[in-house]
Amino acid sequence: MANPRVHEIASEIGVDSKVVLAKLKDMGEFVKASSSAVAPPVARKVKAALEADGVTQSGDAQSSGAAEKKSSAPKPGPKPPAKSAKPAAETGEAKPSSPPSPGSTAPNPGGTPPKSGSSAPNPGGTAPKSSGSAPNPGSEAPKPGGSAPKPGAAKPGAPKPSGPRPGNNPFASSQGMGIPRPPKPGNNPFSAQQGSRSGSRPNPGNIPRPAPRPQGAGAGRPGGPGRPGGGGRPGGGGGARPGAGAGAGGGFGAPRPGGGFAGRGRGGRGAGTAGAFGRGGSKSKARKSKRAKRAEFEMREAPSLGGVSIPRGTGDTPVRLRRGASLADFAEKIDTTASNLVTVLFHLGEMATATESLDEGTFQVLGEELGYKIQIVSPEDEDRELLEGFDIDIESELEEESDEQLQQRPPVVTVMGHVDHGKTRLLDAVRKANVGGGEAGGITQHIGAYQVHTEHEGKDRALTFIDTPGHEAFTAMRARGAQVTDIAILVVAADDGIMPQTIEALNHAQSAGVPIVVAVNKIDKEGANPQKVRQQLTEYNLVAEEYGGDVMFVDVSARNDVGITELLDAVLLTADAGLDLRANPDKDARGVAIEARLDKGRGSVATVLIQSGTLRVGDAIVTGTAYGRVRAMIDENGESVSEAVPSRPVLVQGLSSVPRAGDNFIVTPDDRTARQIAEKREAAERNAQLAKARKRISLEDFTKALEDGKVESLNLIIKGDVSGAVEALEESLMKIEVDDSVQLRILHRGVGAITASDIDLATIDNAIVLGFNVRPDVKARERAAREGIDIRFYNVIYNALDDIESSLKGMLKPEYEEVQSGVAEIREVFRSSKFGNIAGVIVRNGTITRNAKARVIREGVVLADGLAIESLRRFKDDVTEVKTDFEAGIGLGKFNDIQIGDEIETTEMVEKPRA
Ligand SMILES: Nc1nc2c(ncn2[C@@H]2O[C@H](COP(=O)(O)OP(=O)(O)OP(=O)(O)O)[C@@H](O)[C@H]2O)c(=O)[nH]1
Repeated sequence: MANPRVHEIASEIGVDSKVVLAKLKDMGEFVKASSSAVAPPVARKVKAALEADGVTQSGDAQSSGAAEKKSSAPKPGPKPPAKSAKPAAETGEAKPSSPPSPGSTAPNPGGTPPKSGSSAPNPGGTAPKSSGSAPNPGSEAPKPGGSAPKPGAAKPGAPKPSGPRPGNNPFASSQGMGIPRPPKPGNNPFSAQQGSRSGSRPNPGNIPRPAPRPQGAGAGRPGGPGRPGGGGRPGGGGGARPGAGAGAGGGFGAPRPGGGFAGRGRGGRGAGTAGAFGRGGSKSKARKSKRAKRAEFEMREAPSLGGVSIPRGTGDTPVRLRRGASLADFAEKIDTTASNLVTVLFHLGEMATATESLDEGTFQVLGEELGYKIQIVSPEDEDRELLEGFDIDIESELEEESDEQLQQRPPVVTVMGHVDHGKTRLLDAVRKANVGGGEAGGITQHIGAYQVHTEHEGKDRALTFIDTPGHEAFTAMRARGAQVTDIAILVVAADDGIMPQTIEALNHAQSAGVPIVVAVNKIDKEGANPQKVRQQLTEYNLVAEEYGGDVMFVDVSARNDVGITELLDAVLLTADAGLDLRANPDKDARGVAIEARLDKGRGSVATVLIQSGTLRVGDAIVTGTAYGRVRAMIDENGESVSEAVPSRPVLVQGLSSVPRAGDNFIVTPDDRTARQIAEKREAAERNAQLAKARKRISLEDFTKALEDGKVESLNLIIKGDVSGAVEALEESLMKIEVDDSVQLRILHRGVGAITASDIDLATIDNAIVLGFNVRPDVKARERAAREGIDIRFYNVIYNALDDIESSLKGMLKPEYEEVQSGVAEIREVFRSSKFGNIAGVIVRNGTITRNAKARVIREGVVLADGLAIESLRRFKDDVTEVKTDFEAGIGLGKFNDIQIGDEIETTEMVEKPRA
């Protein structure tokens, strides 16, 4: 099923989209808009939740939704709502040369942002001051709650705004970065609504619009210079002001539809006025306006950080992100833009692009700053959710199975124990003891697991043995979320007793909650002391039955096939006593891949262990990121089988690639689903890897890691082909002269290929691996790629020294010099009482970077130095840099003495290369 959209869900259950959106938000699922799609499980959840809430076709929801909608559509004719009875505030921006028809008002498709009170007067808008070159400039100040509006000079007698004015905010992302041209309404450098080509701008004063109730001075000044200022801008979040509207041809902004008024006084809406700094194009206006309104609403809601405003959480507002998510993903959940988050993160000292995968730590920092509790979805949950997206919910499937559906299945057994205690030999002995199997040739194929039969208490019983002995395989599978083992046989050689890996194995089994049967092996050997083994193991909570415990110990000789049947009996007794080994065979198969390889003739072959359901030839399956159709199945006897029931291991042919041991496998309704699941998993894995890879350290970024305090020393692991080379390299490395602030640590050195355990060590200790004439083995290479470990290969010692030395030198306190990074010419000055003057510039040279140090130069003389670029915007967006020939708006903080023609030069401190 395709992902349903919010509005589809809404109409399905007969409520307004907003209700669904709000519920989703409550559930921690931040969905942007009613057109956003949500995953089917989320859709189900929200439907269920709403139904549980008893929300049905609620009049409230409906009507408010309708109102919302209406407000976003252009309305004909003035129709001031109740609120409009408020005292006249400011005049709106009037757009000239528009026909006096109400219909000409720019529609305000964005509608009023929720909560903001559509008819609220322009918050905080400062009335524009006319600048010399801009006789009719718009007001600049922008933010709600900003400074009190001042009546514009061009509007004598206009009533003081009774409240803040919407829009007109140089910083509001709702507003395009535009350099206003002189006689222009809404002189807002950042207004998206304003084109900068003044020539084509309509004269605000000319806009005749129907004012619903022209009251207040200045209203109805036909042909007058209309109030500059963004009062009437669509981006303004509802600037309809009663009384502000001009009478016929009034120069004041008429109420705008979006502002809660029906009248649309806004005439020429700047069609074709898309200017260098503004976006006046008519076509996209509707959309822009909507976005603008939303952004402005957010702005009111949220304090600004780094010049951008982002909806804040309460501190524990949950946001669930998958591993390897990007800022864009986060932004979507909290209803902001990725570029805003990029800016905030930048202010927190981290650089990242919108789509780059970030690690959990980075999200935690960002989340904390913004008041969100970031929950990174675990791989298991992620996969569960992924499958739920395809209507596959293994857990509830299992829960719903009734006793009648469940049938007994054989226990799955893993053999563990210390090296050389006889695990392999014991598995062979069990295979040979397969008396009940009845197959002619007996077990002939190694497929990773096999099933044997034995007579137990007069009945033929089967047992499945995993043919890869040892707890490592067991744990590796567990690490992948697969628990296949029901019972562990702990092999202890009677002549050797408890050894380190015996303890390890029993710990692993116990931590997985798997019952243990102890096989005391090699009892045929001289010096064998089975009782001692029993005694020793009591210390590890494995108390033999004869000692009053509940663990079965069986003395065996794998070599002489002694005690094997007894061992199988003990396993079955233990299983029957404590485990409910039942499964439903009558459904699509679910299981785990326990071994897989690429076979020259047969392609990918994987042994899967069926855990429930029945697998049949022809089934569409997916296991991990491999998918396909079961072309053929072979059992451990080399026989073709057409179906496999629970606890049955079979070798499956037909997968697209080789899965990993421990990957879950499922039968899907069709091939397409299998492929889609595999592809989604692959993408999820890639993301997770990217996130990890970013975390690790490389020689290049070592300096930064050190500065950030992420590492304190350069940790190295050296592997070489001969011990002489390794020693020589280590010695020379230790001789590199570095100052006290930097440490070089050789964590490990050795001869031979770079192994997976070298990579593990590097992973744990953030080390870099140096290979001198050696390469990593396949496993190590794979792991290094996965963990993002930097491996360097050398065949000349000098080169290795050189690299390390340069990296270490980077760690030494760098020397900096000042270089000019960009020059911009001021083409306009926009005044804002709240933010000071904003320079509308064109970058003439280099790049202007946010946070760079700046100086202002007038006629070749440095007027001020050491200023900070406190805001840098292009159109409505905050940006981190603006390149040559692009226009931008620059805020220099408190420094306001700027004029047209001045230059802003930025400088950067650049590290001087060491001699
Ligand atoms: N005398 C005697 N020797 C045995 C017995 N079981 C295993 N051995 C021998 O012990 C040695 C190790 O046996 P394996 O089965 O390879 O032991 P393992 O635990 O699988 O060893 P690794 O695979 O290295 O962990 C072999 O030489 C076996 O022949 C037994 O019951 N009696």
